[in-house]
Amino acid sequence: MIDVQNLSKSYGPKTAVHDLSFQVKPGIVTGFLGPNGAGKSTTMRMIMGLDAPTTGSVTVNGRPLRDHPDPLHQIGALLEAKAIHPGRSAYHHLAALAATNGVPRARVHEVLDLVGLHDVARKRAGAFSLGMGQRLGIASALLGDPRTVMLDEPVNGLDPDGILWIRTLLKQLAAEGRTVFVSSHLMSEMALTAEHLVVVARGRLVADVSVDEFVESASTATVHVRSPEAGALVPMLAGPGVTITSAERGVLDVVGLEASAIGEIAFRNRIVLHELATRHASLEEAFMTLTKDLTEYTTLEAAA
Ligand SMILES: Nc1ncnc2c1ncn2[C@@H]1O[C@H](COP(=O)(O)OP(=O)(O)OP(=O)(O)O)[C@@H](O)[C@H]1O
Repeated sequence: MIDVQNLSKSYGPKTAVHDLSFQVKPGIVTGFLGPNGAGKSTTMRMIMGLDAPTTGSVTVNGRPLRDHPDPLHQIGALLEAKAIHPGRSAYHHLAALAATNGVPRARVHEVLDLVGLHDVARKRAGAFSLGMGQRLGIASALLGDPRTVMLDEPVNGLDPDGILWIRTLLKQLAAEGRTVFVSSHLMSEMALTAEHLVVVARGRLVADVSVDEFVESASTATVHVRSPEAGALVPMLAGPGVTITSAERGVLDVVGLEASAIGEIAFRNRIVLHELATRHASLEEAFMTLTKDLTEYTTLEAAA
């Protein structure tokens, strides 16, 4: 469990995180979503105690991380591609980490198996591909058998196989009862991986919802209508809650009325339709609308 309370972080005049509060619960994957520069990495660094909050507080499994006697067992994190000595093998890197943190040597073999690096464990890490480096970073994060796992943009730069692997691993870790918190700037990726979403933009909380709720509430349907008599149709469709736009002659995009209702109105008024199609906004579009609104709000507030 991660509990973030009224967290803010300023770097001089720049506010990277503003009064952020949310909880990350065990047993599910929670996605931490926001455009570049939204404050995700800053928040994750504060959760790890690597950066001090300007105001607010964070606990991991009930206490600030520094108050736990066994931090590596409480949380394992992959924050950015870590600099690993290129001449050192994956095995030696993990063995050194285990030795300095009181983790038994046997656990090194377990995590190497878990991330699929066992066969290349004795090779120099300098020769690793991006995907292998990411797997080694995740092995390091899992070394202490942590109750909470936190990964910052783990799929960045990975091929489809690597992405699928991370997705499956995160779900498995959550199914084991762990708290799993993973950041991304891609809504589509989070929709496939996470069950819950914490969405931030400009350092502020925009949404704290289940993926299902987000998909349902955010994806408004637009009905695309093509008719040689589109102009005559407009006043018949207009009404409270209905928005009609026209990108080209003979074409209407209608929000607020179902396709069936539009079809019936056209039929009753003997208007010919050449096309009548419902289109749902993609998740990515819904996410951009949500975060764009906040950007505008923030600008207005700053101007006031
Ligand atoms: N050490 C720092 N000094 C000054 N500004 C910083 C520092 N760290 C972060 N920032 C600023 O704070 C804001 C949030 O950055 P952060 O890296 O947390 O965002 P992010 O959501 O993780 O984005 P990205 O995916 O691009 O890393 C950005 O405007 C960034 O420039």
